[in-house]
Amino acid sequence: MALSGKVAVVTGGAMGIGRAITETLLQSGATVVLLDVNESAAKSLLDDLHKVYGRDRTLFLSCTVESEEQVKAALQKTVDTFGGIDILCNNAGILNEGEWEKTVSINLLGVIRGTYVALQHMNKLTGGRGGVVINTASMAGLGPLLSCPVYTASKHGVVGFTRAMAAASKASDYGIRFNAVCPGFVQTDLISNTKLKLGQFSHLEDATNQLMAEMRMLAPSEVAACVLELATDETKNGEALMVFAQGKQYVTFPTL
Ligand SMILES: NC(=O)C1=CN([C@@H]2O[C@H](COP(=O)(O)OP(=O)(O)OC[C@H]3O[C@@H](n4cnc5c(N)ncnc54)[C@H](O)[C@@H]3O)[C@@H](O)[C@H]2O)C=CC1
Ligand SMILES: CCCCC/C=C\C=C\C(=O)C/C=C\C/C=C\CCCC(=O)O
Repeated sequence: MALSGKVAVVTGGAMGIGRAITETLLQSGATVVLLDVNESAAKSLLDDLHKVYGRDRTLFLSCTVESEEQVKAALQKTVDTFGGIDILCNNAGILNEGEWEKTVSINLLGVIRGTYVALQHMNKLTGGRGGVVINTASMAGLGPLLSCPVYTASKHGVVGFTRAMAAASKASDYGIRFNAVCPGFVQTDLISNTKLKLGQFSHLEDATNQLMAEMRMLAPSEVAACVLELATDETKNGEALMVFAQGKQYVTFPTL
C-alpha cells in the first residue's frame, strides 16, 4: 500500500515511539493526526513538523484513549477534516505496576476502544475505505517481563486482540488488516525513573536492568520502520513483528 494521500491516526504520537511513527509516516507521504494527552509536547512537535511538511498534513487532537467520548470526537474530527481514515496506530501506553488498573485501561482497553471506534469509519462494509490497524505491543506481549506482570498481561492482550481481529476481519471482509509490533527495550521516557513505576516489584529492578543490558537498546526509529513495513506490505495480516537486538523477526505461533 503506497502511503501518499493516506490518512493515519497515531495515538501517543507526541513522544517516543509514537513521535517516530508520526515522522516516518509523514516522510512516506501520509497525512498524520496525532492524539495525545501531552499537549505541550504535541504542540512543540507540530511546530517542527509544520516547518518540514507544511501545515496541511498534520493535526494534533488532545485526547486520552481512556475516554470513548474523546476518541469518538477525535476520529470524527479526523474524518471531517481529511475525508477518512486509512491507518490507525494504537500506540499510546504506560508502564505503571502501582496503578495497574490504569495500565490495563490505557494499554489494552485503549487499543480495543480505538479499534472499535475506528472500525466504524474504516470498515468497507459500512462505507469505509478499508486499511490497516497497527498496535504497539511489546516483547512483553510474547513472554514474561518479571518486574511488570500487569504490563506483560496488557501486552499479551494486545497481541491476542490483534490476531483475533485479523481473523475476524478476513472472515467478514472488512478490508482491514491488523498487525502488532513487538519491540524489546526502546530508549524513551517510558523506561526512565522506573523504580517508582514498578510498584510492589521495585525489588526486581536490578534483574530488569540486567535483562536490558543483555538486549540492545533500540531507537524509536527502528520500531517506526517496522510499523511502516506492516502498513505497506499488504500480505501482512495477523502478524506480530518482533524487533530486538538481532534485528526483526515475524513471530511463529502454534497452529491449532
Ligand atoms: N520504551 C520501550 O522500551 C517500549 C515501549 N513499548 C510500547 O510503545 C508504546 C509507546 O511507548 P514509548 O514511546 O516508549 O513511551 P513514551 O512515554 O515515550 O510515549 C508515550 C506517549 O503516549 C502518550 N500517552 C500516555 N497515556 C496516554 C493516553 N491515555 N492517551 C493518549 N496518549 C497517551 C504520552 O503522552 C506519550 O506521548 C507503548 O504502548 C509502550 O508500551 C513497547 C516495547 C518497548
Ligand atoms: C520475552 C521476555 C520479555 C522481554 C521484554 C523485553 C522488553 C520489553 C520492554 C517494554 O515493553 C518496556 C516496558 C517496561 C520496561 C520495564 C522496566 C525497565 C527498567 C529499567 C530500569 O530500571 O532502569
